[in-house]
Amino acid sequence: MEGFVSFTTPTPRLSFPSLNPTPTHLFRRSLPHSNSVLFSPIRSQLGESEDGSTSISAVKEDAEVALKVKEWEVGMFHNEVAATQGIRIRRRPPTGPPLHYVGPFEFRLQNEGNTPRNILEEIVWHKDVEVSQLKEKKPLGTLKKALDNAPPARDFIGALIAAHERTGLPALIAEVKKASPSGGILREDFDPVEIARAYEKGGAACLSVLTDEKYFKGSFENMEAIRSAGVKCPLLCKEFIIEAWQIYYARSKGADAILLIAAVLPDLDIKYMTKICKRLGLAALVEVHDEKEMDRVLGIEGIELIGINNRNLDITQLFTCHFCLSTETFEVDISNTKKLLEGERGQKIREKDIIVVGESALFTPDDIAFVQEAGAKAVLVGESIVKQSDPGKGIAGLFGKDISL
Ligand SMILES: O=C(O)c1ccccc1NCC(=O)[C@H](O)[C@H](O)COP(=O)(O)O
Repeated sequence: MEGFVSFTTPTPRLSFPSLNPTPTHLFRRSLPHSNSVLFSPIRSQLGESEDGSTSISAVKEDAEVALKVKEWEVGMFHNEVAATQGIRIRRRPPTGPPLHYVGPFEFRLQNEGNTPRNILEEIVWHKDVEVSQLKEKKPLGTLKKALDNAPPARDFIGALIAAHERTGLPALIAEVKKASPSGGILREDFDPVEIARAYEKGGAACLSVLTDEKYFKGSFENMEAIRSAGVKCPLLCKEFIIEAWQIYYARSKGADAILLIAAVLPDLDIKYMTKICKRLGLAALVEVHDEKEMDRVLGIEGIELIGINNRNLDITQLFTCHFCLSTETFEVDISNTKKLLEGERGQKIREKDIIVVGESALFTPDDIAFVQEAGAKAVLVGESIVKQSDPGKGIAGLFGKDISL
């Protein structure tokens, strides 16, 4: 479908970082087959008159355009660095954003380059736009000042160790999750504070709060509400972090830990972001899914917490995602946790005293025993407990006993 252009009725604008106004030279370069009908209206948006002369406001806009082009090019460079580390997730669509606006019209351009390869890539592309908009509203300087008023960071890792020592079982990070691309709506009567309280009462060591709105129906308001309701369990901000700015944002909203996904972030980002976390008193849960990601992460100094996700987000087949256009299988396999902890990797993890969290698709006491046997000292569980009428009792069902005692 290379070069296909359609346009639809106006929708709320999500301005891509490189767009609005669109850098025309880049647009030409990146969309060689696109319909030339687009160029003329965009040029007039940039302030260029028909005879090619430029107004003062156009000069100012040109500077903005130059800046945005720079940002875009950094994004493109990022894709290349990531690819050298075997990262398949691209930060931005390599041939330009899929949506363009001319006046009130939204143009949807479809070609191979701007179609996400899988759900994770789709989420990342959307997040990139979302974060650039949020950053404009709250630049880093403002955010850093807001940190003074944030509730203090609590010891996430300490809480996991204490729970593991107390019960002899993997410590539970219970996920406050209304929906997911794989499961759709998991719970209709979703009251985040009520669920968080039930988890705490049921023996959870920490909570994971989804803050992504589009794909998980979560929010930062949920996290703030849980924190200000007096829930004592430390909170993991379950977000798709692609920029350091988001770490400051999460902290300003009361997070005690954040998630860094190795499938998305190059090593340098993980190193840099881990350092920021340390400075802010946050724990960083670094998530891996395969051996390659595990080896990369084990090569980074200072990692204390590694999550092994049993859900493969890199497969593109058959199954329809609930909140996006991708067709996906959300393959889950808990033996992934075991596979990644065998042999030298497991040895290295023990030597480095890293805590491993088994993530996703854990439903029964046997599943918990399986990942514990493999070496996980903690588990991250959402769907199987959030779906229960009493999520606190769901925890006892999951572990086969009351772990609150
Ligand atoms: O859960 C999904 O469908 C999903 C899709 C795309 C990216 C991430 C996704 N899940 C994030 C998670 O890692 C889980 O929420 C977490 O591990 C809990 O999993 P579960 O117990 O299976 O709800």
